[in-house]
Amino acid sequence: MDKVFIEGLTVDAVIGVYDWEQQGTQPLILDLEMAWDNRPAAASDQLEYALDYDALSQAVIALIQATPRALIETIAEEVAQLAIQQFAVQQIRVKVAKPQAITAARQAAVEIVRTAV
Ligand SMILES: Nc1nc2c(c(=O)[nH]1)N=C([C@H](O)[C@@H](O)CO)CN2
Repeated sequence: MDKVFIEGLTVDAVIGVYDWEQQGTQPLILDLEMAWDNRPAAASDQLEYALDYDALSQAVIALIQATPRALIETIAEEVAQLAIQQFAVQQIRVKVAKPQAITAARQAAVEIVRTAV
């Protein structure tokens, strides 16, 4: 299957399990890898047959910024379900990285893979 990627999508979010984390925003960095048949879009040169990565990115940003959350796992799951339910993605790999999570590490991250049922 073909793929569509969104890499390094940086979103300022209220995220974290500690009280101080709920007082402000910090960046999350998302990498999305989505199964999509790119042949209809290529054959027609029409956006309507493509997985619109711009529209999907805007929807992901709006979703993340809509409400505070504790865990980056929650973000990953909700982003996967958004792509499947609102953009008809059949399979998605979502990685959510939190660069400010661990002082001594470049970042902490989770990754999930979800398939439409
Ligand atoms: N698996 C996870 N572990 C932790 C998370 C998380 O979202 N998933 N979050 C935290 C804290 O919010 C941390 O990032 C603060 O530095 C701890 N562990």
